[in-house]
Amino acid sequence: MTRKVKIFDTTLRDGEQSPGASMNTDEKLLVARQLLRLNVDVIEAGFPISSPGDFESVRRVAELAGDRATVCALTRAVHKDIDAAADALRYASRPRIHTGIGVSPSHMRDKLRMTEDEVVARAVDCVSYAKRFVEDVEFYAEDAGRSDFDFLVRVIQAVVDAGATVVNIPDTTGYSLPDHYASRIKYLHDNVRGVENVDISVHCHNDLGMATALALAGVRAGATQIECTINGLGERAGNTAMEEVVMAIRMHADELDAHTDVNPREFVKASRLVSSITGMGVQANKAIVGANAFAHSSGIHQDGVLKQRSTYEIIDPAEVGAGQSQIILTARSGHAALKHRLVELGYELGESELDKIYRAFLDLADKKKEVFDEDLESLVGESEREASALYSIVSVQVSSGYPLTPTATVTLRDVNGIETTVCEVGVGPIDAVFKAIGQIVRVEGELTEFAVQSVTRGLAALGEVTVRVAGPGGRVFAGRGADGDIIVSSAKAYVNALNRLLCERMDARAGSVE
Ligand SMILES: CC(=O)SCCNC(=O)CCNC(=O)[C@H](O)C(C)(C)COP(=O)(O)OP(=O)(O)OC[C@H]1O[C@@H](n2cnc3c(N)ncnc32)[C@H](O)[C@@H]1OP(=O)(O)O
Ligand SMILES: CC(C)C(=O)C(=O)O
Ligand SMILES: [Mg+2]
Repeated sequence: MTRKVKIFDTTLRDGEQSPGASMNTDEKLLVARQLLRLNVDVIEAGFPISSPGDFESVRRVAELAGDRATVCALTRAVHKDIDAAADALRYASRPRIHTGIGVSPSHMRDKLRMTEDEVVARAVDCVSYAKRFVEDVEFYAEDAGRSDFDFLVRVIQAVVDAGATVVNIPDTTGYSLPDHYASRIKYLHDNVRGVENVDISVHCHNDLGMATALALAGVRAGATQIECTINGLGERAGNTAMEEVVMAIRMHADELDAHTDVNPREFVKASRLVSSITGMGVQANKAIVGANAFAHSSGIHQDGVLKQRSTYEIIDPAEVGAGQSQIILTARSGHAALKHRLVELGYELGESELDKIYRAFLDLADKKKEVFDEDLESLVGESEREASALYSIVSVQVSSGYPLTPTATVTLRDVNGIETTVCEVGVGPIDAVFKAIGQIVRVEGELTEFAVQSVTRGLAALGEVTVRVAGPGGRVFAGRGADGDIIVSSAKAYVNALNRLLCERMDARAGSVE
């Protein structure tokens, strides 16, 4: 059995410290509910001295969690902060006070204006004071990532002796390199007496984009608790993202000799909830929970994933609540992806038909970013209409505008391969196109309806035109056409309707000869 690493979530505290991410009590409760579903070990619910609202949030989260998770409140190494935390946690089943002080030369000299001896004394005092209220006291050595190794040992030894149950070694400024951070954790392991009886916690920031790597390096070096947030929210560039660190541990459990009790199936839900509450969007290429984390848009990858998902995915998206791998059809897609989607839509096409649709698909995909199912259905419909056509379009050209007279030049090819070109003017460009087509096809019929609609989203979407033409006996023939250019869609729709009318007349004549 691998060793358990506890997951300490600080979305509601460090996460909420992100500019623009503040949450009110009701919102914090919604997030806390989701953290309970994730089965985290500790929820850091806030900083009670900081405001009446945060005090109330900690109190309500503690009430909500009951004995399902430890609920933690942050303080400075200041008695009144600890009093407020103890008060907010009064009804918690599993309360923890998280207190601490800066230990780097920069924090001691420039921020606290205290000597090393004063900092050690204050650290011991705050842990001892917090112990009067709760058994579980976590001590944070702020800016430990930039502290002197031996001074850090001195502080941590002092707080372990004072009864701290957890020692948090934050890389507050995200300064460390992973191996250096790991050597710091190991140094504490090797030099602090009794440290094996407490949890060593890693709390890393992402200023150099390494918050997850730092936390994992800490775990490798013996840390038994990871502090993290949903979506990696947190001060400045954020904290270690829970979804990243938990999945990395799952994938490398044996090598890291570690596991967590978190339920990864709740990750995507948690990510969306936090993002919608805080208004902080998740970048599409974010690991595990980003919109593109399991999406493939290039042909070689799509072909691989369709043959065997694991060729390009290390995680089953269902495992993190992300549904299925997505195949996004773009101009970079190949035959395999197109065929797969067409089969899913119910079209079993032969090789040459598929080739034909693929060429039309590429033309469209070059014009728009993504080709959707509705686009594909239109492309297939278009191809089927063309296959049964008596007349097919060779070219359509229009000139229109103010003060030009709308003019259309249309070339059609008949079943014998003969091409005819006609130029016409009209009230508008579509009228001119329809008149030119009428001149070539020469069949009696009256246009009774014309409708255009966008097949999918975006300016580059296919426009689909439907027309209705009443034949001599009053029978109505519908025609459809789809193209990125609605004038071309209109021409296709009109020719389609006239082809159907012609077919019907030819069938009728054949019937009367019999
Ligand atoms: C790395 C972290 O994420 S730490 C957590 C950061 N989170 C927050 O700061 C959010 C909540 N903070 C607040 O609401 C307020 O800053 C409060 C209530 C904590 C303090 O407010 P104020 O009393 O007005 O102090 P202010 O914020 O201006 O300055 C902080 C003071 O705390 C001191 N201080 C900072 N950290 C600590 C500490 N861990 N232990 C003891 N004193 C500390 C500073 O040196 C400064 O003291 P000074 O006024 O004597 O110079
Ligand atoms: C308060 C502490 C744990 C912190 O957030 C940090 O040092 O980054
Ligand atoms: Mg922090």
